[in-house]
Amino acid sequence: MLSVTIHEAGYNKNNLYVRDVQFEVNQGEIVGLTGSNGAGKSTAIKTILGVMGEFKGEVTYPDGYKISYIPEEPILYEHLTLWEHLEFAAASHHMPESAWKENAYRLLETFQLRNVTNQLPIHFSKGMKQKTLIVLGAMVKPDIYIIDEPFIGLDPIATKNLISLLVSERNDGAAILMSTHVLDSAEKLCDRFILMAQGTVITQGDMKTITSYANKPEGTSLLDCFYEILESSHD
Ligand SMILES: Nc1ncnc2c1ncn2[C@@H]1O[C@H](COP(=O)(O)OP(=O)(O)OP(=O)(O)O)[C@@H](O)[C@H]1O
Repeated sequence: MLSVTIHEAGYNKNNLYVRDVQFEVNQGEIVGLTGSNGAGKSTAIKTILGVMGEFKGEVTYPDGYKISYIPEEPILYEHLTLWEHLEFAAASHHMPESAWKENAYRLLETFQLRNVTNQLPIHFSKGMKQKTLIVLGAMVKPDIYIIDEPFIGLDPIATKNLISLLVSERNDGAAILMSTHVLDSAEKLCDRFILMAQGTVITQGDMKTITSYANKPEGTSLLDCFYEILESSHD
């Protein structure tokens, strides 16, 4: 469904940091993009979104598919209320109110934002802003989710609700690519993992593949596997 080939990409010609990245995210699948600070995850995500200055490669997905991007740093309009943000997101996907309103109400309820729809999200707390972005992304029922660090700033209840939302969206057939450092949540949630370091993919696959790549016994946590892989890649 989403097919990504990055031969090279970066912020400018002199810093083509991300290279030789190839992966797919299929329908009904959650793929976790992981790696240390500066590994190139956000650069890879921005490349997929088509906003990187320099890019050689190919990103494809079926025509007409809806994509939602949920960024790490909430991007919100200063003068729009929460409800106006929802209307704007729907309008940008040419969706009539009947196609999104019910879903939006359900999401606002889940993420405890129902009582603040007339307020300006720019003045919300960090977590409330993050939840606003999640509601905006999910209300249009996208075919593909691209999510950068969704768990940072969320309280435990919101984290649990986000996990349930993503599982339900996956079960409904969405393809979900999610970058995260929160490996315990990633391990529970993701069907496959892509481990990046220094701008490229070190290994990718399901838990079994990652465990065997790390030379660890079955049942080893994702964190311990990645620690082992990254440590030995320095040798
Ligand atoms: N706005 C920018 N302009 C120029 N270079 C950047 C910019 N943002 C990141 N970089 C560089 O791109 C490289 C990869 O960074 P990137 O943000 O993709 O890593 P990341 O894996 O998302 O890290 P983190 O986990 O810390 O968010 C780093 O060397 C970084 O210095």
